[in-house]
Amino acid sequence: MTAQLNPRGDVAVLVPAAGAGVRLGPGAPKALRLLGGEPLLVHAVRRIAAAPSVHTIVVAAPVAEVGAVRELLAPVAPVVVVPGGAERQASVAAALAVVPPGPQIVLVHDAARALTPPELVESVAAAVRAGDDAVIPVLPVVDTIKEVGADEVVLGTVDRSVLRAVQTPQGFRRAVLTAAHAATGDPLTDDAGLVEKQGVPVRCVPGSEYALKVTRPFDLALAEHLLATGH
Ligand SMILES: Nc1ccn([C@@H]2O[C@H](COP(=O)(O)OP(=O)(O)OP(=O)(O)O)[C@@H](O)[C@H]2O)c(=O)n1
Ligand SMILES: C[C@](O)(CO)[C@H](O)COP(=O)(O)O
Repeated sequence: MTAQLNPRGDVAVLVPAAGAGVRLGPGAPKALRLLGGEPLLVHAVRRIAAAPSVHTIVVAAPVAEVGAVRELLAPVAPVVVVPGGAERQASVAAALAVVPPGPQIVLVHDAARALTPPELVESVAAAVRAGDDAVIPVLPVVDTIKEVGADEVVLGTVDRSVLRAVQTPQGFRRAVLTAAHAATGDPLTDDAGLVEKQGVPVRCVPGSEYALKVTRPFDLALAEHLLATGH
């Protein structure tokens, strides 16, 4: 299948895919591990490319796999592939650096969230288009959360009503994300964190259970089930 991206679209999607997948266990870099016989990255890019607003996709691949990832994705969608970095933040920065002129909305989306529906890509982009500088999809926290000391003794129970589990795609006005990545500081685990440090408000929108991040073996088993049942 060749997905033709929309030349009139206003959204560039950066796909950090250069992680090792240490928590998944020994094997290929995580984005290249198989889910239903295809790499996680293929599933992720196929769903991004199905979102009508998407103009450009840039993938940050493991350094040793850049050529292989280009070949892998050529039949899936037109993508730009760059070498990733040692940290997720560096991979995102490398992808952001090659976004062509045009799209003024930039989404950052983990390859590891392989089954994310195109509708979530569109809803995050729509929230940025409607006026928010930074938008993140979130889910409520469903477990009781404890703060625990170094000795594994509970220090207290956290008020979960003010907590949210954060997903991707995270969406930004392009200039806001560019400025946040240009600022120096320790690497953070998500791009909204960088934007928060700039004092920019970050809006939460509803996430999706299907945007789960494949992190541990159980997540991969769950994703296999979801894929087999039509997601
Ligand atoms: N240096 C890195 C590290 C992570 N990522 C990407 O960032 C996303 C979220 O990271 P995570 O799911 O935590 O992946 P890993 O870093 O590979 O996981 P682990 O910590 O278990 O190694 C993934 O799509 C991953 O490929 C990346 O592009 N470059
Ligand atoms: C960006 C992210 O997916 C939001 O939940 C997450 O922080 C990335 O995970 P990592 O393990 O920190 O790379």
